[in-house]
Amino acid sequence: MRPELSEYTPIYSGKVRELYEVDDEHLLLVASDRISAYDYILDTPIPDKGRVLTAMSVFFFDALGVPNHLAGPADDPRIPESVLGRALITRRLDMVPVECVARGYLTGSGLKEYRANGQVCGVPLPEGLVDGSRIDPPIFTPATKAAVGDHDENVSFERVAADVGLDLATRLRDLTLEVYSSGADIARERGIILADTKFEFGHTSDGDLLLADEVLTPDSSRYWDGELYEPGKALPSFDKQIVRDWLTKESGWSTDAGTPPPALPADVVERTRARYIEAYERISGLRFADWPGGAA
Ligand SMILES: N#Cc1c(N)ncnc1-c1cnn(CCN2CCOCC2)c1
Repeated sequence: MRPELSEYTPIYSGKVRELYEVDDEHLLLVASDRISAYDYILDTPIPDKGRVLTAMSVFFFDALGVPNHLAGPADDPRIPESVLGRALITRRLDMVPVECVARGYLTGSGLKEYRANGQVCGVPLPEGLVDGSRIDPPIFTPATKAAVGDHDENVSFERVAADVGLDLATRLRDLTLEVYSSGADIARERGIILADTKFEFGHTSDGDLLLADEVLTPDSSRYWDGELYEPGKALPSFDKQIVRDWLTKESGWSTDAGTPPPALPADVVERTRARYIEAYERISGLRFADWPGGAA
């Protein structure tokens, strides 16, 4: 008999995920079906989004073989039925307060910084780069964790070293670039570009540094369709572009409306759900139908 979610104490609620206390040593990391766009949490959920992104994290945790915070399988008996398939038991860690970002392509806030001063987080880049240019080898562009609702602030490696010490900053950088490169190679072989990603790490009570949070999901990474990629062209999001296009081109809403986006029509919801599943099945080579928590 599985416990009820109400038996666990909620300790953190983010835009699309929650964290609960299971016991002194373990947490329950829950991924919702909520989707965000243009800094809004949309009213309409995407069915199975939480399960797909949980399955993606588990695939990459297993494929990358990096010591991590997972403390049980996707069907662990401590996981309540109501969140089965979109929740994981993790070890409770002492989290390192750094958003560990790796960039293999120039876009977003990195592109904005580059256009202003030719570098990103203090890392100089060649002249002449454009939106979507490849950055090879990838670069470590950390950020400080922002309060819920705010944007993280890009910081230099030197600032991270000042905050957490040079040894740990160096380990964070090396691990971030190693894990990103390995994951991006896996995805690229399957036609999906992981343009950038954000990792979080934490320490065990023994002082071991573990990879935590979610890993290489479409919520923590930019997913691009490898078949459409070309530098200099605004690159659509593999998973969110259907929603973005409907909101800005068909719904009558606009990003400067000052009002929350409207509810999504059923076909946009279903096409978006299908994109998440497609990304998972292409990258993992597994069937989403085999993932726990599906409709009985
Ligand atoms: N993972 C993890 C983890 C852990 N294994 N041990 C202790 N604390 C955390 C933790 C606490 N906050 N965050 C930020 C990321 N949150 C994740 C949940 O959803 C909201 C965002 C991570």
